[in-house]
Amino acid sequence: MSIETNLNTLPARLQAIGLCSAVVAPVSFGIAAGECLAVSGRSGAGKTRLLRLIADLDEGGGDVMLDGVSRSRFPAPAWRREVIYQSAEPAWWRPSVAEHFKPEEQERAVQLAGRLALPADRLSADIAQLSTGERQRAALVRSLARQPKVLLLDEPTSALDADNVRRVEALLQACMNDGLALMLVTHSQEQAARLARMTIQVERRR
Ligand SMILES: Nc1ncnc2c1ncn2[C@@H]1O[C@H](COP(=O)(O)OP(=O)(O)OP(=O)(O)O)[C@@H](O)[C@H]1O
Repeated sequence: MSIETNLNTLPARLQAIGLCSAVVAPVSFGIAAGECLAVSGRSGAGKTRLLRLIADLDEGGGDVMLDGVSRSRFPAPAWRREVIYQSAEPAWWRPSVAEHFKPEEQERAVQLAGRLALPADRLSADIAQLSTGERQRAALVRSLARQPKVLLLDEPTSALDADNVRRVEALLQACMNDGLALMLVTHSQEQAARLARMTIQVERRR
């Protein structure tokens, strides 16, 4: 994995310093509020493992900080509330999408769904009855409804047609304009160029 640092003058919302694991070679970078860092690399290189490491879902070394505060100073649930990881194949643990929202998230979720052309009835339908692309958009609604400071997205548009890719990218850009820091694993160089100012190239640890 190449090591890159953010040359911006903006303070980093998310900062990784020598973050590493058995699979992920040491990496350092910073992402400011409102910025997107794209993550590219071959299949199996360790992109998902890097996001999981940041989200505190895998064990490793080094440090990662949110607004200058080390992750070690956060209780794990507090860190995962601010730094949300969305898997390429998101898990669901209740029958419908709507049941995953807290009462205070419901209204925002319906608004977010509308921006992704996901009708309200899709949110209350049985998840097994949603298409793969509907589930993928619903997962993004679930992540954004929680209003994280940092969103770690693993191939969020892999199942979407061009119109829905455009909707997702427009929504992510709007959230970044509101201060979201985004880390985006994508195999699409075009998507990386549209959303991100920086890219890190992940290579498998030897
Ligand atoms: N739980 C695990 N423990 C140890 N190694 C794992 C684990 N899960 C995956 N790996 C290995 O770590 C390497 C990196 O996997 P990872 O899923 O991060 O790749 P990736 O870059 O996201 O690939 P893709 O683009 O195919 O999704 C792979 O060789 C994989 O087999």
